[in-house]
Amino acid sequence: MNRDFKDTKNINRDPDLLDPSLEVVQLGVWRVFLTKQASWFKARCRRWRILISTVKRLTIDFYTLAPILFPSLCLSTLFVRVAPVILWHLFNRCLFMIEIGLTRGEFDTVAIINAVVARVVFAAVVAVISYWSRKAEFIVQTRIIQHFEAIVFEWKSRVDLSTSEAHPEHDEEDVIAGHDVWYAYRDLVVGVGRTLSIISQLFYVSTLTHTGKEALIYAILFLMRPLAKDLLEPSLWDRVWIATSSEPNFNRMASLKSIVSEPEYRQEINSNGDIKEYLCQEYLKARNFLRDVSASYPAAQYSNRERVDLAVLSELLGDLHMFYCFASAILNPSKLMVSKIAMLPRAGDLVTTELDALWVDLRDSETNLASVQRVYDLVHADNTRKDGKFDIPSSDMGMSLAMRNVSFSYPNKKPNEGALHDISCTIKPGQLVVIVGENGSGKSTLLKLFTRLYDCTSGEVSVDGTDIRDYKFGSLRSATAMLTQDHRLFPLSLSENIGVGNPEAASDMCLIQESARKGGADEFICDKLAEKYDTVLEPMATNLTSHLFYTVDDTPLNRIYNNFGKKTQISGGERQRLVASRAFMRLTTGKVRLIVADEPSSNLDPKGESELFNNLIDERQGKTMIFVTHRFGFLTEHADLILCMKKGRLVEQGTHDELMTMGEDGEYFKLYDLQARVFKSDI
Ligand SMILES: Nc1ncnc2c1ncn2[C@@H]1O[C@H](COP(=O)(O)OP(=O)(O)OP(=O)(O)O)[C@@H](O)[C@H]1O
Repeated sequence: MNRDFKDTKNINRDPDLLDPSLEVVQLGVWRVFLTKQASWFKARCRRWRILISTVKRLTIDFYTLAPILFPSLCLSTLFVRVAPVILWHLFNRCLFMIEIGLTRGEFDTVAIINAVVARVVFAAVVAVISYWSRKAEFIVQTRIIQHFEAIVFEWKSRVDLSTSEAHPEHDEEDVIAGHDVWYAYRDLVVGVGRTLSIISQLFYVSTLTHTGKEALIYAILFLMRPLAKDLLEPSLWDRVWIATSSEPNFNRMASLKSIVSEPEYRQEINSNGDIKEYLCQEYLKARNFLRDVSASYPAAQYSNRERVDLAVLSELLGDLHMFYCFASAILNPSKLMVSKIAMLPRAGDLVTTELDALWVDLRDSETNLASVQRVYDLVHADNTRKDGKFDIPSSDMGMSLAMRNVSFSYPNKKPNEGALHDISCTIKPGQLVVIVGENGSGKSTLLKLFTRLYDCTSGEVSVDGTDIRDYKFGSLRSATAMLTQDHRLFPLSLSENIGVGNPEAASDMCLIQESARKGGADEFICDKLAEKYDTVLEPMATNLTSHLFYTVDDTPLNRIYNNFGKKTQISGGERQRLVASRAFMRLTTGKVRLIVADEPSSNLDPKGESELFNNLIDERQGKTMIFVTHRFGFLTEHADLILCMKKGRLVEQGTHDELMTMGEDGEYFKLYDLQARVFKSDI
């Protein structure tokens, strides 16, 4: 197949996305969707009104964390910002005295020495306060970052599965980090410091001018360029937007890049002889079609759209104060003082530079504060599913479960793309239930509703005769043990990975080893792994950081690097045994009344599978068990109830013998018969 990705003209024509409330701009590969903004000024005021409450809240939090250090740090930061103007003023005082001395032919030596000493002493004070400020900043910064990281940690640990699927942005790695909170505040304090510095510069300018009116003219002229810059230059920085690339060549390049960059594809590339050449060719082909279409950050490309005449105008506005200064010197030569003529334009440059920087600070702190605001909103946000009020009744019998006319569609799908349709069934306490059906028929989804990982869209799921939504999540979780093929291992030691099944006994090695034996993991942990139960399979790479490390070969650094964060590879079946061990650990709580297992043996060898099932069946006393399986055999033949699913519907239910009597018309019969023909000896 020769599929070429042609040029970029006919892209981005999806009419669904063209809402009248949006402005759409194409910037290089990016199609940018902007919310329309009625007025720049109004929008900014509205945003700041909201952000002020965030600032208040942050101030209180920071003050609580460092009641003495934080206010002192704010004051010292402000002082350090204003200090250059005072230093400059003290320097200019010396300069004036020297100029006056030159004019009069006589120097006031004492006054000059006093002025020089004042400047030196003040410079020393500034240095000491800056030094202290830097030290204090580290302490305050560390406390703030740790505090907010803990808040975000707690919040992320609370987000449940259905909420995270309905709001995938919650799972973003960079939703907010403690650093953002710190930078939001630091930018703000620096912004206030800059404002004070500008005010003090303007005040100082007034001392260089002859009248208040003249000082005002200078102040206005100084402000011209920064204001013009913000109003005339196109900017995306203070707009709300998202950008997507539907540029096929750019997207293809990104996919190809990920194939060669990510370790998970490495084996595939290496084991397929000519794929490397194919990938390179395809990459070059896509790049040639893309030509000079830029992939730079949209906001940077947008600023590039500025008009040349406005750019020149904005630059010339910056020189207005200089022209005014020279003109007034020529018009009033009697008031001429060379040092003042030299200082006024310099003061103007300082003010405009500070104003430019202030604009950037404000914009940055607006963005950062908006993220902080989001954290404050999110940490108090409830999960999409409400918690119930009751505890699961403790009993020495398994749970009874029922579904009445249950339909369900996943939160990230449209309502008409339902995963389950009108399911009704009853499971009696202590029954062994097996769910069968072809891929995608809704078996796992059924388990997720029985364990309330999701709430049904309509109908009712009940546990022991009560609506499942009336029970507390904590109580429901304690009474359930879930075992699936895609359970993840945590980046913690193996003993902890098993121990978390029963958090109250997470360090009880006897229970952990016993559970590992039942799950079939003890043998390989003790025989194959050097650190046995202390092994961490995939230590977090973030605990290692380096600088310019790639520039050195074969040094002692390499040995440290290579020994750090080494992954321990184990097989898929061994992983499944660890997950099963965690489920057995869970059973040691004595509270479990329901075990659900979703293909827990898909990676196990026949011996491992039969041991796992036997050990689970041994635990059957006082528990209801529901298994999802594709393998017909021991489980289906001994099940009290088989639920047979097809395309999201429960098409048959009964025991193996009952369902087999339906003959060739029955769905269960067909599945059983097909497998019997493929694996004759297994069934
Ligand atoms: N998290 C999810 N978000 C959206 N749709 C999902 C999700 N999980 C499953 N589905 C969809 O719901 C339907 C039922 O999936 P389910 O996993 O329950 O099937 P299954 O019978 O367990 O399949 P298999 O035998 O392949 O494991 C499928 O169409 C699937 O694509």
